[in-house]
Amino acid sequence: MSRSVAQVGTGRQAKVERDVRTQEQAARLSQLNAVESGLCFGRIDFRDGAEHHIGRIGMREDDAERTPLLIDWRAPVARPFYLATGYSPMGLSRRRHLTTRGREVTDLHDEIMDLGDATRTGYENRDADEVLLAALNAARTGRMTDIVQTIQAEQDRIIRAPHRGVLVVEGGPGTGKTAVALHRAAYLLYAYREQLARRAVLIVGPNPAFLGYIGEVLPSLGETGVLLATTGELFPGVTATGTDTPAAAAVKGGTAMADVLARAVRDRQTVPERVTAIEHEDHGTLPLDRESAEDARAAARATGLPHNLARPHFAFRVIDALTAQLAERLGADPYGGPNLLGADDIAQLGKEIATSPAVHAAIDELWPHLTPQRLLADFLADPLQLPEHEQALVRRSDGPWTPADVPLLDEAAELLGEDDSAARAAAEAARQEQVAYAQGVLDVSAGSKTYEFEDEESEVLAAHDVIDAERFAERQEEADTRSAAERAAADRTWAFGHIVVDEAQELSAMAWRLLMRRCPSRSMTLVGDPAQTGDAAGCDSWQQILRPYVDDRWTLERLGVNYRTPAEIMEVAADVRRAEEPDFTPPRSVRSTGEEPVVVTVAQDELVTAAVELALKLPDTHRGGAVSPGRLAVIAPATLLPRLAAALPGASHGETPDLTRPTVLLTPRQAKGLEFDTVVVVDPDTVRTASPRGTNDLYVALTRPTQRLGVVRTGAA
Ligand SMILES: Nc1ncnc2c1ncn2[C@@H]1O[C@H](COP(=O)(O)OP(=O)(O)OP(=O)(O)O)[C@@H](O)[C@H]1O
Repeated sequence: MSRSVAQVGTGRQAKVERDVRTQEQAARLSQLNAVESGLCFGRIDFRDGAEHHIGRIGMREDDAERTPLLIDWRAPVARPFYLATGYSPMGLSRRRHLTTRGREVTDLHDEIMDLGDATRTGYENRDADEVLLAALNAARTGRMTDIVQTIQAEQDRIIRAPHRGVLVVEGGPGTGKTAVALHRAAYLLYAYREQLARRAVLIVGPNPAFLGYIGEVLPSLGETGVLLATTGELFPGVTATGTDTPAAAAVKGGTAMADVLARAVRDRQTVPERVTAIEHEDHGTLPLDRESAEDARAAARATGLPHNLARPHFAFRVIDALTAQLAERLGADPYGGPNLLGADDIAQLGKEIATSPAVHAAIDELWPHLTPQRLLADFLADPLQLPEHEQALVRRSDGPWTPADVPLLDEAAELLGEDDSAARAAAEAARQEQVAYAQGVLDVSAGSKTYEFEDEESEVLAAHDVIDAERFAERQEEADTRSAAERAAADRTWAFGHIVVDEAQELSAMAWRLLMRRCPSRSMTLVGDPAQTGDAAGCDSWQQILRPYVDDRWTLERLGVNYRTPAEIMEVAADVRRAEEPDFTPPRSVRSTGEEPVVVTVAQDELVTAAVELALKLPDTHRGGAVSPGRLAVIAPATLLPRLAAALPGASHGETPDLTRPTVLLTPRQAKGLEFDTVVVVDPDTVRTASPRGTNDLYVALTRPTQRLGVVRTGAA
């Protein structure tokens, strides 16, 4: 049956269909462009003769049977590509890794899985480890790449874990936590597309530079329905460009802030000391006494509504009290009889009070309408609700918002609530209009039935058979040109289908409250390493983070192999931790390069010169196997960065450094989550002693290289 509803559509209906089709095709085109590099990277041959090519996305032949051409790596049938071993071949006779450049195959690696199979291709006797090692040794580009060709079995299990509930992935530096988290997001979007495409997936990272670093992985896997953000970016309309001292951030991030802000809101619900005199435009002075105001406040609070939504309750009570009082005065019978005013007169008085600007001003004074920004700015200017020793740490009367303010704004928004009745009425009107339009489209579809589908036996279902106007309107809403991720970014109350948090150990208790609000389903993947916690407001244990939200209903998975840092470097890094924790065992490095880290000891005033010298020399030692020197990072305490920047003019540095440049200057905190072929760590002793979690910062800095490490330290003069 080649006829379709589209052929008889009206202009309007045809336009809807054309728009939808255009959008689908544009999305498909950009997906195809994004996955082109390394599109097909493997092949699995089964003993029964079946053969599948594995790729970044699934593709089918353009024939009548839609014969599969390329199997999506996430499909169940592709799993043996990642899990089969000689011991447990999962039905495979051969596994092939293909390496490509553009559209050209540049290398093949065949692994024989069935020793009884005598067929040979000439590409055997090499195994998957060789492909893995080539990937690990490749020069870095300043952008994370996907690992879809070489996902290891322990990683595969985590990537494909069911999407419900909270999954915590813990592992030392370089164990692939970020890589696994991103591939898991791609997997979930594939396996639960219906649920997740509508609700979008949120990926939270520690800073914008890190998000830039990981930003190309998901598109290269064909997935774009994802929002990448720091917690500082999750309050629409606010750009947090300020910075806090670590001590201020720790106060702002602490659990106690939820109560502190709740108290700050209550403190804005006031009553007059004794009595407040309202000068009514027509009726003279209306005294509002403390007791009436207290009654109104108690009634408004008893509603349990957020501040701004409870405000009308307060206002009505006050207006009632003033009306009763005025009626008493105006209608009093001079001879002591009952009040002379009738119900209509009293209603009229009530109206005059309710519309009086003076009354409104008085209500506003006692119970002001507040925005989150107003409340927080007022609180920070005079943080009376905090213990005295903390007040000075956070006090601020102007300046830009900081990332630590954002969870507080979110908390304030919850406490205040938004009187969005006008916005909701407008949205409902728009929805009704869409339903009416959708009904029109469906009527056309139904009308066409008489001559289109005269064959009563036809199994073709037209739109009107399967969908009603309400749902059709919803579909059209989905065809809103913005993606779910874009809509989510603009909506503070959006509930994401899944949230992935990278470097999860860094988030403060208040940031967790914000994230949990964005994920009522608690479908989350949290990855991190408490041994790398740098932020003073960061958490020490998963238990502590999660108990308030899911109690002990969460699953922990551990990754134990370090794919980034060679064994020689890991030993040096582990020693730093052992100074505090003698039993510390680092993750096992998957490779060693035979290259020991270079440690230079100089006098304090020679630190910069020695660091620059090492930075210029070290990348040229190529023994690690990288064909080009790749990327270099000089990681130093913030105080040394200006001098280092002056001595290394080509280096990128600052708030959001360009990681694709050959040389980058970073503080240890900025280096979190990143990696470079060569790293020079300057003045480790200062890094270690600069903050309470300085050892963690130094550990992070030392575990960033994929090939070479240099350390420039001060020695006794
Ligand atoms: N299966 C794999 N195949 C190829 N490369 C891998 C694999 N697993 C991890 N890697 C590489 O190892 C490096 C470290 O991975 P990743 O950054 O995800 O580790 P991490 O655990 O998040 O580290 P950290 O905690 O130090 O930030 C990356 O270059 C990543 O691509």
